[in-house]
Amino acid sequence: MNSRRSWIVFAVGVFAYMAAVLQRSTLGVAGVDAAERFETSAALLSALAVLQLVVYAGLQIPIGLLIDRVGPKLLITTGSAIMVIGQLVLAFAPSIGIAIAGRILVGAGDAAVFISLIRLINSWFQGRSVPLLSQWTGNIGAIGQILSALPFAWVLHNVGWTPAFAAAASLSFAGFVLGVAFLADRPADVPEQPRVASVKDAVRGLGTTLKRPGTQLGFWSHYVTQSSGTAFALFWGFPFLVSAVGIAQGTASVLLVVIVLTGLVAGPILGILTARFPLRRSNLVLGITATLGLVWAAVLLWPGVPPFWLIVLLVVSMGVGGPGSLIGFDFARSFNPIRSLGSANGIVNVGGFTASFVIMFLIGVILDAQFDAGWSDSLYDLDAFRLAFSVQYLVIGFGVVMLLRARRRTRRKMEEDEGISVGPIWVALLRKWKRRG
Ligand SMILES: N[C@@H](Cc1c[nH]cn1)C(=O)NCC(=O)O
Repeated sequence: MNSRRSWIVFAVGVFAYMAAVLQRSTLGVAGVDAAERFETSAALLSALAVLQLVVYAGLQIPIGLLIDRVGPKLLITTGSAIMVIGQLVLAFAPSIGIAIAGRILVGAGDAAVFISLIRLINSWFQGRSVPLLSQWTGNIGAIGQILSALPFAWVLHNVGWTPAFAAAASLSFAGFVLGVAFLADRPADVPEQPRVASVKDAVRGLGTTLKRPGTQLGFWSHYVTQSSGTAFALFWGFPFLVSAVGIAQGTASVLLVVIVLTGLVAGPILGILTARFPLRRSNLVLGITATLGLVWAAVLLWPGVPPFWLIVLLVVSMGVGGPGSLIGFDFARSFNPIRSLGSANGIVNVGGFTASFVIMFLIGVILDAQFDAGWSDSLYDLDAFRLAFSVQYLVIGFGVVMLLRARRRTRRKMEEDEGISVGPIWVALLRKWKRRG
């Protein structure tokens, strides 16, 4: 563990994940071209993006179960291969029907990569390096989004649709080949952990994993932190920035890149804080969510067009949300045995993506409804976006309530099982301050 071989496994896994994020985010960049190529409406395209996320989220639990049964290597390589096929289908699709089939394959393959990699890290590394490396994984992988926003977009607009999607697919093909050659489920000198005997057994164990308050805490942590940034980066950010706020297309692309770059800075800091203060992880999650809520409120309530500095603040806060969501996997790790960690991670990962596609879909519905009712002059009007983006308060607010309930039950269980009592953070801070004084 923590050997040279571990780092090779880590590097190959992160590469495969980065390629997966590239495939995932290509359609957002190619939205306008797709609308022209397949002669479809914005609503159908947003439904297509949502469908891909639904497939991704819907497969998280089955894939989590499979990880516990067959190990993560097989899933990372198979997932990469399926994404290659999906992107090639899209590259040559003659009609929207075939394009949809391609995107379903991309969503399905993508679903297998991240949680398998998190599981792999838990086998190849130990101790405090696990939350840190999980952060590096999420944030280096997110560079895939930059690859789609810059080189992919360049090839798309200068060379064409088919070469752009085929070139993107070639990266996942490289991930597949490297994965077959270099990945292994665990170090050779570590005995195999007892695996569930069959998929049936794994399904039976799923109920227990789901019922654990710690798993639920992970789910809601992921749900509240990552959804805003995902809905923005994958779909609504670009039309909002360009059509509603009036920012130039090039600058808007840079702002979407800022979300990823912020994650690269915030991720390691959150990784250190998570490892250093394991009993305060939920406070980190709540702090990130509250900040997001405040910054969104300022943007949505700003009289007139929000100033550029506020938009920068918004993308930076969303950039912290992505790594914040990885704290959810740390809860899964702390409160589940290693043999069911794959399914626990799958459950956690459903959280953020469910909230993301609900938000993405509702934003589209609210924009359409306002336009159809004649309330907005154009589909992407600033005032129309104000109402549409407000839906996040309902979706994420619900998640915060559920998170607080899961946290209460997790703390009660910790007290019963381990005698560890965790009080409110302000009490702990006050006590510390008094001790100093
Ligand atoms: N929230 C992401 C990870 C992340 C880190 N920085 C930005 N995003 C997540 O949970 N991803 C899962 C996946 O499959 O990508």
